[in-house]
Amino acid sequence: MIAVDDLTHRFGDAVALDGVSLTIPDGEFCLLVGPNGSGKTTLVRHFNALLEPGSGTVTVDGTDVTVDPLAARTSIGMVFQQPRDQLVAATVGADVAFGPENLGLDRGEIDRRVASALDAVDLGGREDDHVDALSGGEQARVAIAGALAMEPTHLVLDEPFAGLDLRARRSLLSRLDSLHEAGTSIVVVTHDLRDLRERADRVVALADGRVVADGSPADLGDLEPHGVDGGC
Ligand SMILES: Nc1ncnc2c1ncn2[C@@H]1O[C@H](COP(=O)(O)OP(=O)(O)OP(=O)(O)O)[C@@H](O)[C@H]1O
Repeated sequence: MIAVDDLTHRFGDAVALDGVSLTIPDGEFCLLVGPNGSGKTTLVRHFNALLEPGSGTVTVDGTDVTVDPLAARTSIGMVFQQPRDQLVAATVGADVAFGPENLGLDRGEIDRRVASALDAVDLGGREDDHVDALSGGEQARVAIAGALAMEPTHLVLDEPFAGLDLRARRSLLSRLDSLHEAGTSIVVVTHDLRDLRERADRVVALADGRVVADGSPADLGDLEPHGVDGGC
């Protein structure tokens, strides 16, 4: 479970998060929506202790993320909007294997995870490709595969479909379905609700650093006329 309690974050004088409280239970498929600058990315960066709270706390499975950031980063797989920044190795296979190798898994298990994660993003068999020779969309898919290969209990994807072609999009949606079915909690930060609305258990909307709506996707019909940018 990811639990955010009264979280506030400032960048200088600007308040990016203003008293956000939110609990994401295990196994939930949650969409995080809201206009540009509403605080979505700032919020999810706190899940992995990549930012220091001004006030408030974030706990993952009961542990404060600032006390044990490594535990949070192992439990929560995260893919950000600038995926190239997340790639650490020269080739696709080495990059996706990097996280599982750090978990100390044996070679057979690492190879299985890499192959499975690359299949999920429609890059099966591309282990030897150089990451710098890939398109931006392909690099985004490698970053997603890297998070999938960690087999985290929670997966957070920030605008994962930006730059993905239809085939890769379908492939990733299908993997999200199987992960959700297997009990992984999934948080998708998105402006693009296509194909996601019907999959989600819940939609949380932020505006000006606050939670302004929190409910089932069916409630979205009520949200959109009030200007919460769901991107439909
Ligand atoms: N590193 C930073 N330094 C200064 N201000 C920042 C920084 N990162 C974010 N902000 C500000 O914090 C606020 C929230 O930004 P954030 O990126 O979390 O919003 P967002 O909802 O993810 O936006 P988008 O949909 O455009 O990605 C914005 O006003 C933004 O300008």
